[in-house]
Amino acid sequence: MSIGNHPDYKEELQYLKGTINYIDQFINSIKKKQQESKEDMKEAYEVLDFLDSSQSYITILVNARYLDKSSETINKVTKARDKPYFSRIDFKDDRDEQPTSYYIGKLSLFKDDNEPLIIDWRSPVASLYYDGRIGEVSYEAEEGTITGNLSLKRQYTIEDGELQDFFDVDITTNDELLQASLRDTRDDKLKDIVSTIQREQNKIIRADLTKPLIVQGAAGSGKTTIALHRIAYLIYTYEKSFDPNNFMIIAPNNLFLDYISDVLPELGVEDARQTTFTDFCLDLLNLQGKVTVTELNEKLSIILEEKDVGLLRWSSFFKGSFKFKGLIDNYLKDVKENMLPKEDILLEEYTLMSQDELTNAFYNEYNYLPIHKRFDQIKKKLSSRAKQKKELIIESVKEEYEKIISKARKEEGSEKAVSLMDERDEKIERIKAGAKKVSQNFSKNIKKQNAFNHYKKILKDKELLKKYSEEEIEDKKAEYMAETAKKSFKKKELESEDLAPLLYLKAQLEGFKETIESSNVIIDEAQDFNLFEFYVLKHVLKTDNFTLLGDISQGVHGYRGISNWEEVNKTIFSNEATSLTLKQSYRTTVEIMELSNNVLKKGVGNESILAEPVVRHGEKPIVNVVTQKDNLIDGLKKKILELQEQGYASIAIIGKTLTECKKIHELLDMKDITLLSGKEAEYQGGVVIVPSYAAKGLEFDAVTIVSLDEAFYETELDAKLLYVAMTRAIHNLSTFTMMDQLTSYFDD
Ligand SMILES: Nc1ncnc2c1ncn2[C@@H]1O[C@H](COP(=O)(O)OP(=O)(O)OP(=O)(O)O)[C@@H](O)[C@H]1O
Repeated sequence: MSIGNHPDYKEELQYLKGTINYIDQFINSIKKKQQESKEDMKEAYEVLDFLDSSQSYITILVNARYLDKSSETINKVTKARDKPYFSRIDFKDDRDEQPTSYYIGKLSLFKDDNEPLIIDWRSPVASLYYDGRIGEVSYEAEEGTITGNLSLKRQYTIEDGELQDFFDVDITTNDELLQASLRDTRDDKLKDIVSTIQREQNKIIRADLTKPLIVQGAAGSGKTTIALHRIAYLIYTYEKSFDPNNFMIIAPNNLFLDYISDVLPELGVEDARQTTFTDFCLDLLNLQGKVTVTELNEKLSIILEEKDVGLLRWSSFFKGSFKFKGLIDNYLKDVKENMLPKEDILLEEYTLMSQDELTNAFYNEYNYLPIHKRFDQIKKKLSSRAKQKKELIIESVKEEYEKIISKARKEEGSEKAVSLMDERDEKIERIKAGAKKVSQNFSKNIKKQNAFNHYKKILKDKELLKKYSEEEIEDKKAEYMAETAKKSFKKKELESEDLAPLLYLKAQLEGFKETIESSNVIIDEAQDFNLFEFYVLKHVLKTDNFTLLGDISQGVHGYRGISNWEEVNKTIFSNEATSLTLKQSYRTTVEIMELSNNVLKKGVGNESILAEPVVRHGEKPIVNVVTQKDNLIDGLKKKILELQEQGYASIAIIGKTLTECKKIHELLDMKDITLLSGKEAEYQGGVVIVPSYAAKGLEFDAVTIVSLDEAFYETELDAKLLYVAMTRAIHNLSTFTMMDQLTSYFDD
């Protein structure tokens, strides 16, 4: 049916026109006020005396602020003008007589009589659009649970302010907007999905802010997208209590940050902090630009390309484990013991602070502070104690001498008395001088070393590693760790796994200059983190409000990280985290998802966490097997051209490792193909060649997986890498394999 024949067509058309008219009027009225404001400012400037803080000064400030704010509003509303809303719900609150129609968009707009014209997708009642089925429903609002009847869920296609189509969603019909959005081709950046958020996703976006949340989400289930929408939702909902700067998203690398950079501004969020774990640590450690860090992908390529990597895998795992934290804790125990003075602090022979009191201050009173700061506090305490006690001590010295001087005067004559008087005066002078210096002397004797030096000391010495480890470390393992550390430190290199222990040491020893405020932390690709990293983030940021999103099936860095979420919940959050799963995959077609799931089942096992595709069919993936490299390259060239002709905006050639990708790049020798290593700061779409591990998190309209010299074997790691590579494809997947690299993954 053409929408023109729909009984509601006129009403809908009118609503849209009315909304756009209102928006235009709204913008015009702001512009008018801005003009008045500018004139007021101009007048105020004319009479402004720069030395006084007169009314004109205040007028300028107030107007400047208004101009800034109102320009922001104009920008936001102008953006919304062409597509003011995407859906409508008709809901009758049980307390009302009549249903109300709510039009849902990216921002709220109220008419002069306070009636909503558009409501924000994040407002409580909008939850019904994502969650509610037609019929009796409820939603959570500030005043409690609201119950009522949902009689209509309608979706709109509006472009350039024109109503193109609308359709009603009920139990029987498909989500047309979702299907249309999944059919689209993508360019270089992730998009917002406000109009098509699904029920299971909505639950994550709106999950309780005050509890940690762990999300296991299949490949393409929207984890990254949901993470960003959750930030937008939390900022909107807790606008009064949270500063947007308090939200931090931690993503795997800068390429990834660039890839997601459009979503938050599109959702009206400008200020949330976005960083990588490496940058976060280097900033706090004050090591930015002073060391280089071997990133996870670089280590993974060594693991894939070199043979003897058992010890490398072991040490990466060990450094990320709680056992290593235990080793550091044991070491710190000794550091504390050695730093703490073993005697009373004296002023002359008078005790200013006994050793017991010192120990008590250090281990109990100031226990909440980092070690070095505890000594600073004790120093302050000593200084004020010396000031206080100095006079008392001097008084008692005087009294003591009074007696002996008068006795000496009587028994030994005045010469002796004078010499005792001199002795007394010297002693008093020494006490005065000593009181001034006692705290400084105390500090001088405390040998403070920074965290980095301590870390180097432990890591470079295999005997120390063995001594402080809770469990026995074999000699060859300790030796391996120490020798590699020596080499790395010499070159000013750190492994990614060094960052958490270093930060932990710094937190325990020195603390940080500024208070680090982040009350809500969202970690994407969380399966690549290890327990020590989660722990240190929680410890340093002093919050439990984490949202972790990841996919164990894509855990290609599993050798250094985690293998299940239960372990994380138990160890890091004392089982207090809410665990949610996203099973449905929105990215790819049924055909691609089925083949990818088979890879996981073959290489990882039947217990693998598999993705369920939404029903969207596409071309069957094509497996090309060739015997000559030349043929492979020729075939690949043709494929790229064919895909470009088909109109795909983003195309990826994925090889197993960077070395393989470099070779493919060289042999292809085609213009406008970019080789990505994962270290780049920007991703610009088009045709790229990228190693499997660096493609993680990204997506492309078409993916071609190439095995030239390197096959994907039936091991857990290779299966996961192949799975990651395959699930990057949105519409089209093909493979090119040399006959001798062929493995059984694609056998029917
Ligand atoms: N509700 C939705 N409506 C429309 N598109 C969606 C929806 N959910 C996810 N998508 C799309 O699916 C694709 C995958 O999303 P995203 O990259 O966030 O998934 P992911 O779980 O992080 O994937 P992966 O773990 O494989 O990297 C994106 O193109 C996203 O726009």
